[in-house]
Amino acid sequence: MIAGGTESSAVTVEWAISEILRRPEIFERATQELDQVIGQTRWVEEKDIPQLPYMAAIVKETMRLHPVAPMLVPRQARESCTIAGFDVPVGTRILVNVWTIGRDPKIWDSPDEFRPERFLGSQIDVKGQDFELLPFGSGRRMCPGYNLGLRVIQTSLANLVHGFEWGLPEGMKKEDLNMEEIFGLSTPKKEPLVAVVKPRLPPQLYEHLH
Ligand code: HEM
Repeated sequence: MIAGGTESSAVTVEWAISEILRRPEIFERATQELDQVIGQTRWVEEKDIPQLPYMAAIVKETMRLHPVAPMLVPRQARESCTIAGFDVPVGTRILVNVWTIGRDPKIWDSPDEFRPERFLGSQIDVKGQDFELLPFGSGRRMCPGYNLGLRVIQTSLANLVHGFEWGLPEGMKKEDLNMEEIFGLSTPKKEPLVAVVKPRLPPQLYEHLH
């Protein structure tokens, strides 16, 4: 299901772009950060990621609202135990609903709002230690590819924002972007994102992309 992680990374980047297309001020702030840190004469590289905290916050916020594996991978209790007052007999199959945790109003302010700022200056990370945000799961069966996955997502999203001006197809308003999910073992967009892009860096930077 999660095999390879290419699909998970692509789905996450698609969600991120869709979310920020609905919020031009977030797009603008991300672009400003990139212009400041990277400049307009080169692409973003993996080593730039630590210098792009706003981009990292956008990725966390995307993974909070759109975790690729909304129920992680099922677990089975190897012994009877009690969790939060519930008796769990041996052999019980357990799903951890990280989708709901990510939208829990007891944990998050305005949980349905896409607000990357909530992660600026916050210690909450996606590495399995903070139970309010578990897009890669946690514990012994946590995603072993999380580091790679994160880097791929951050670098590709940063380059897509940095390298292109984004717009919606003629006649479409940002409110019209369909944000419905297909809810199952993974959560892709129900309607794929359709957008119009134009290069925003010097033309020679695009030559080797052909
Ligand atoms: C956006 C990128 C990715 C996301 C969101 C993601 C998410 C996840 C999640 C939620 C799990 C289940 C963890 C749990 O139940 O605690 C998982 C398991 C796994 N992931 Fe990923 N993953 C990503 C990328 C990758 C990559 C790049 C690789 C490999 C190179 C990978 C390999 C695996 C494997 C092998 C497992 C099964 C681990 C086990 O059951 O012991 N994933 N992933």
